[in-house]
Amino acid sequence: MEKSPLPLQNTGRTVKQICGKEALVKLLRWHFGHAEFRGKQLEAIEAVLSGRDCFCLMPTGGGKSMCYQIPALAKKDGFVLVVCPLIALMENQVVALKEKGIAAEYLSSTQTSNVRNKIHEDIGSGKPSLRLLYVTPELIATSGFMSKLTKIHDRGLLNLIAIDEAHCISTWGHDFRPSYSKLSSLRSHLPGVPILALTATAVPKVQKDVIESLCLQNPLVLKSSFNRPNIYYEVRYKDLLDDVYADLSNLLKSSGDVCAIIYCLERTACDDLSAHLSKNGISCAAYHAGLNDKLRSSVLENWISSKIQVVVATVAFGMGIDRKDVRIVCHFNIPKSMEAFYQESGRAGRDQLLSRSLLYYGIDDRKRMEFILCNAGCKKLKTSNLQEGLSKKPLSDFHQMVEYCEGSGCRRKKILESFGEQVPASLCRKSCDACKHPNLVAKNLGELTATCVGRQRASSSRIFMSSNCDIIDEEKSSEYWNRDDEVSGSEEDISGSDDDAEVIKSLARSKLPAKSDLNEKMELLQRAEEKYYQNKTSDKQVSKLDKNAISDALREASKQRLQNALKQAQQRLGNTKLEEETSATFLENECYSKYGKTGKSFYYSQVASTVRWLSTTTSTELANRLAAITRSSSENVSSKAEDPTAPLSMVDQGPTGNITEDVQRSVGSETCTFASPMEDASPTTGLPPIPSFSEFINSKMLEDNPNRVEKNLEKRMRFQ
Ligand SMILES: Nc1ncnc2c1ncn2[C@@H]1O[C@H](COP(=O)(O)OP(=O)(O)OP(=O)(O)O)[C@@H](O)[C@H]1O
Ligand SMILES: [Mg+2]
Repeated sequence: MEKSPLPLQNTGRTVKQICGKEALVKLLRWHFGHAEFRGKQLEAIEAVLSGRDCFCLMPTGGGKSMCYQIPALAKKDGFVLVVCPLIALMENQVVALKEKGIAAEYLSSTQTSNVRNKIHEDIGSGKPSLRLLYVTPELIATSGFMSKLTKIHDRGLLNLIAIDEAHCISTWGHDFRPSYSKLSSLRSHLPGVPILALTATAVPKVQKDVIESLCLQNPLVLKSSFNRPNIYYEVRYKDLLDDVYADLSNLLKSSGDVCAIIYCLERTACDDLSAHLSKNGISCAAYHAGLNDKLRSSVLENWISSKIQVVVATVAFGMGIDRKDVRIVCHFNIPKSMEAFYQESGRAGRDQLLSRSLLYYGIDDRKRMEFILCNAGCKKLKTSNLQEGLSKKPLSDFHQMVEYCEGSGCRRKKILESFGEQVPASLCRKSCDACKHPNLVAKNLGELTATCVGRQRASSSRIFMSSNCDIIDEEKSSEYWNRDDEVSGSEEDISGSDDDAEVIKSLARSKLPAKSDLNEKMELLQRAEEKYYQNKTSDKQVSKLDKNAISDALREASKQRLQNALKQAQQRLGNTKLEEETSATFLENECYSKYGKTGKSFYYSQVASTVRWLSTTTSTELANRLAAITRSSSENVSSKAEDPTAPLSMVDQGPTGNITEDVQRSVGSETCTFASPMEDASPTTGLPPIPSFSEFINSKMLEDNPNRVEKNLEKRMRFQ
């Protein structure tokens, strides 16, 4: 519904009159229903309306959008261009503005060409009706769009360029997006148009980077305090809790049916935790990049409309999500930096009401994150000519986060100091655990140190903060091991972006007919696979295979993981009594005998799936599955339970529904008559071997085209 324009937009007014405080407040009340401007909003608005560049640093939920939305309404002709990193973010804002009767649109590849053409027509018309146009940084980089903008600018119709989430332009920021670096050309192409850079997370280095990269001229720099007085900060120590899942369940239950976001590092952890919480009667769902688009949208919709209250998500969830009544943001794993933590925890209490940030800190989590960041840093250093300082930055940023957890001082003060704000401890007013319960926090930290020292002695691995990649022992330090796919999975989640989605969607829309596209991809994969076999005997390949081998330490860690899961299952089920260690050994043997020879990835996946199954299984299912222990010990007195390659046929495998089983189902159901590369590696396993990609494709095509399959087989024979 189009709202009638305010009388102040009549022609003949001077810029001064339009910028007057009274008139701007009127706009705020008329269009948005807010009584007054908040913080530095008015200063930012007045600056850009007078034609000055502005760098605006405001906390999450501080109301940055208003700083460009009001100027868009204050000028009679022309529009404001807003650059946004995420399509979802643009969509949300445009929908909200349209609901208020404000003419706003966004341009993205997700729209139909019809819609896009209409927008292009409007902005090229000489008298655009649009007030705000949201675009992606990728679109700005295209010469076609830039020349269109130049024409609009020549007619004096481009009033302001707003760069939202401007920290994405800086490689020093926690959320660097390469596409943002293309925005540097805006100033030279569109001289004289004021630029407004907005961010919630800018450490001084990032701020300097943003100002320089965008070529801001004598900008008005506005900084609001990062303090979020309505958020209570707390850290709980996983290593001191009997059951972290139960602790979180109890907290959610005792808080009532409140809206919450729980962040986990990995997708499997989201699934596990969500299943567990659901079982405990908590209305929740998992959200991560591993779910299909449809499922993700429905989780998001259900959460926004309060059909579900708790989302268990990777960091892919959040930017631009404007649910104001989030009462709890919980980090189930330590985040990668204070900036990330601040932004994620800042999603609580956007309505300014009392809310809570809770972080579960665990020593294993810390080591895992150190490993990920270290690995990513080393990889970047190898593959690019990045300065060494920059490659180590993620690790030093992370250690600020460790200090937040391992220190006994005021949490709020630590957050603010990390952004360069010096504040007295009294500012907190007992709204963090360290200020409210100093003795308890000190006691917990003492116990944590003692636990760590004990574990250090036991494993003779280093426990406390480290800044050196070399000390992270991939396999001994935690259950996180060097799986390339897992590392990259985590990284992807850490910087989840719609940039990738854009590329994928444009690929999907490519003119190539679907079928020939698929054939082409299959050919490509087959060629890649053939190359793999060609190189199979080279030293490089051998060492790669070694790297994929499953060590004793890894198996031990898996057993431990299963034992913990069994312990939790026992607690959950109450009446079930089982011998945890024997059962864990049995379940681990099961995973190993099934996938031990095929490498870490499959093995790990099987362990993870068993853990997931344990978190939801019933007493009867558990008893049935473990009954095989008794069977196997009576059938095969001593050797088989110890034998990692023992056939699986004796075990009831129970429901798993994991990736490996999906692969097994899709490929293993075919009658495999080819010589599998796995076959010779696992002669004693009773399972059908997992065929290679080519084998699978060829078996699928066997009926259609037997000649082609023979040809492929011939090729394969040449390489073996
Ligand atoms: N002057 C105001 N008075 C009251 N509420 C306001 C005011 N300005 C903005 N808000 C409200 O504050 C909420 C947060 O605003 P906005 O989304 O612009 O914040 P943000 O600073 O962009 O946050 P983020 O960093 O999370 O993107 C919105 O619901 C908005 O309507
Ligand atoms: Mg915003």
